[in-house]
Amino acid sequence: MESESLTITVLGCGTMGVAILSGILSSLTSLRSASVSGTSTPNALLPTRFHGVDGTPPKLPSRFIACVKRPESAERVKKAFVEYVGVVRVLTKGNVEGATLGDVVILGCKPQMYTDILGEEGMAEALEGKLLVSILAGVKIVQLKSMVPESTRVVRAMPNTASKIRESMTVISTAEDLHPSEKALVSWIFSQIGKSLILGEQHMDACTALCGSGPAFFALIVEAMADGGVMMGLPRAEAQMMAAQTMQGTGRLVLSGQHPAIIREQVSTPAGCTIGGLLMLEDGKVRSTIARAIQEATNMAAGLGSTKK
Ligand SMILES: NC(=O)C1=CN([C@@H]2O[C@H](COP(=O)(O)OP(=O)(O)OC[C@H]3O[C@@H](n4cnc5c(N)ncnc54)[C@H](OP(=O)(O)O)[C@@H]3O)[C@@H](O)[C@H]2O)C=CC1
Ligand SMILES: O=C(O)[C@@H]1CCC=N1
Repeated sequence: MESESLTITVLGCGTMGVAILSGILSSLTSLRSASVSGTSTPNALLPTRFHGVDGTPPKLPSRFIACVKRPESAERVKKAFVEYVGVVRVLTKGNVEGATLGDVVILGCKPQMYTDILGEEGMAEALEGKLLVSILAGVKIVQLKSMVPESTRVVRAMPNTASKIRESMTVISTAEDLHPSEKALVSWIFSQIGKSLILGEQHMDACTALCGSGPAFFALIVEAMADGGVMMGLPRAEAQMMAAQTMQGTGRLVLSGQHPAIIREQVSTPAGCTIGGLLMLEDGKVRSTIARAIQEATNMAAGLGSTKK
């Protein structure tokens, strides 16, 4: 009998795999809480009534398999999902078993490892007819397709570490027409862990720099702003919170439709302090430095698909 729910397997469940699964599990827990009065039950994650309306896939995931290479990593992953015993299974050196049991397989290893994993004996059979979602930087759909059976549909996605708190920005790219239910499923997965949009694969390296690497760049800016506050006598923890919350607020203003240039002008009172700070940033070429960082990261992302280790 066909199963009522889906299994998601992550081949290479490290930082990103854990972040993505954590986000999905927390979303399912909220869905479940919303559909059942009373408290949520993590071991029975699916909402009690789920009809697959409004573009939502008819089947949701309720079982997860995390595959890693080393036993110490398996312990780390088990610890991360200690609340979800019976829902998340962790396999060490069990990629083929994981792929066999999964309906959707997320490839989450380092870009340099994908040929080893997809080339494992039995992997092609395990992936027959399945949906493979790669989050690998720089590895093109055509490279992945050359290693899997024709019946495997391949999608690329570029999320970021904020998946863990369901605040990722994910760009999805697919080279072929997926079945509408698979499209809905891929969109559902990434919209549970933040915002998502679909773009052509030619943009994926730039999206890797902006979305994938983005948290590292913004973290550096938060640190620098906090350092400035500390330099002027603020306590470190408070300075960091002020920088992070101000960054979040500004991001939300932009997402609500305000143009960044308008935000900048509204804050800059004539002869005030903001214009003084802005001119220092422009003198330091911060704008072009940041834009060039995206250019550099994009170019480096493009080279990550080479299988040289
Ligand atoms: N980090 C980020 O912010 C982002 C990363 N990405 C992409 O996501 C991918 C993963 O990155 P990240 O999570 O940081 O990397 P990690 O190194 O944290 O995770 C990689 C995982 O792959 C596992 N692995 C390695 N070899 C095998 C194998 N033969 N079989 C099964 N598992 C294996 C590792 O297990 P073990 O520890 O046991 O070796 C580890 O758990 C990369 O391709 C990267 O380009 C995309 C967006 C953002
Ligand atoms: O730095 C990297 O290569 C990966 C891809 C995007 C974020 N981290």
